[in-house]
Amino acid sequence: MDTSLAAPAERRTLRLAAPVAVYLAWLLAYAAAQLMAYAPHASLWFPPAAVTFAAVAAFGWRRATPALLAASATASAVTVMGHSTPASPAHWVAALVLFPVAHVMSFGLAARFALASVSHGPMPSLPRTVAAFLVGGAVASALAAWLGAWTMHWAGMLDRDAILATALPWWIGDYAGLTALGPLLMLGLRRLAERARLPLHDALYAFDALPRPPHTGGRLLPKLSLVLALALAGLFALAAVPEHESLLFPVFLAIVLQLWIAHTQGMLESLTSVAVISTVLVVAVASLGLGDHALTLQFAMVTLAAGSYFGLAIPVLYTDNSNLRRLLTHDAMTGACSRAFFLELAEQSRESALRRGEPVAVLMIDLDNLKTLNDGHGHAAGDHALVEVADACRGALRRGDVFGRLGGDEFCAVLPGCAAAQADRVARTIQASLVRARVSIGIAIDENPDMALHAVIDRADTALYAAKRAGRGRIASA
Ligand SMILES: Nc1nc2c(ncn2[C@@H]2O[C@H](COP(=O)(O)OP(=O)(O)OP(=O)(O)O)[C@@H](O)[C@H]2O)c(=O)[nH]1
Repeated sequence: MDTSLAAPAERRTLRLAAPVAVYLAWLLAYAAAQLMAYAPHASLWFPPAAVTFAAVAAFGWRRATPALLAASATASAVTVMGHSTPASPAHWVAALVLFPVAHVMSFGLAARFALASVSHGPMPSLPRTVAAFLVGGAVASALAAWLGAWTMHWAGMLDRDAILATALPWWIGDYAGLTALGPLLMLGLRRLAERARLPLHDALYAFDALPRPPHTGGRLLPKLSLVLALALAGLFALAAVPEHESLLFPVFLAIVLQLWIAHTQGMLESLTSVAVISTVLVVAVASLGLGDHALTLQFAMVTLAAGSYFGLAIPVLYTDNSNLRRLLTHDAMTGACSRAFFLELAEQSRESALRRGEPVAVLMIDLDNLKTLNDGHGHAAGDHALVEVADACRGALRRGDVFGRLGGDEFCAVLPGCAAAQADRVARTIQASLVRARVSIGIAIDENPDMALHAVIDRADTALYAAKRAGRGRIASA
């Protein structure tokens, strides 16, 4: 539903629902992490990191923090109560204050860092934001894991010698969860914030207008199914013959194929496929008991996410490049070739026609009384007239003819293989198809390879001025 259509009562409900949604999403993500644990304090991934990142990015610190702290404190309290030994006051301080603060602060900072990266340069850059997300996320995960492990030690839950051994898998699991799900969750929570009309950070809109890849090669589902089938084939094969880790190769192949999705689908589809593949991977690893290969699979998941996010930038660059090239070679308003590009194309096309012994017609087309039109009806009316002339010319020309705007209200067309009678017909067609504008046209026929193109254009120009002097709206030949 469009945000503007959300009724005030619905918006109020959504505003109240937003923190509840964050709280529940965090706890759900925590439960998912517990299910995927392959060793004490080590999960294949830790999706709450992604929820915290996404909530702070979408709702801001003030709105997101209470729900996130509450969810994190709830989860830690349940864990503390589940311990066989009675919990000490230090346990409770760690569970209710230190763990939640360390977690929310770390991933909240990562979110703010990623958003700040968007407006850092002269214009938003997807690769820069992806790099900020990946680097900021790695630092945030390390901070969360290191502070978490020290908190456990301070509360008497962990020996000092075990801090590093606990913090390292903690770090990697947090990072895997963040990279796999963070960006997609951020889009989802942003949608909720929009519908509730919460004030949103401008950076959240920066990449909305990214062009979709021009040749979208089919639908997401068949591609995603193929990628998942490959990944699962690798995992099942390894479960059947655990001593051959090289059987994981199809999983890596699936990651390479995911780049195909990133290059041919839009951003939402790519983020979705990263999330789906990662989720299927962790569920399969947990159910097949492949925890011994956790590190390899976490590496695969992080590579999958990082490759896909950077991969998204490539179709955008292609499109930007072709837009830039078009701006350089074409007049933006009329779509005719720009002067330099026109002369280059016209020269090539004329040379090959003359080499074949064919004549080349050059038409100079000039809008009549544009100055009067501008002065009387404004520049926009003049612009419309110029566009009408360009459209009429294009409509009368064939494939292989070259058409450009030489400047102001002056257009030129070079028609290879076109003799005088046919050039005259083309000129009449142009004039006849104009409704509001009127043009004068000068024609020169070029059959002499020793003459330079600009000399032929000068002849057509002289004919054009003869047509103007004769009263405008006419056609004259050199
Ligand atoms: N609206 C508009 N006017 C333009 C554009 N480029 C040039 N002009 C105006 O076009 C006018 C051209 O003036 P002239 O060369 O005297 O031509 P004209 O008024 O069409 O008179 P004739 O060609 O003699 O019929 C100038 O006033 C320019 O300012 C443009 O892109 N848009």
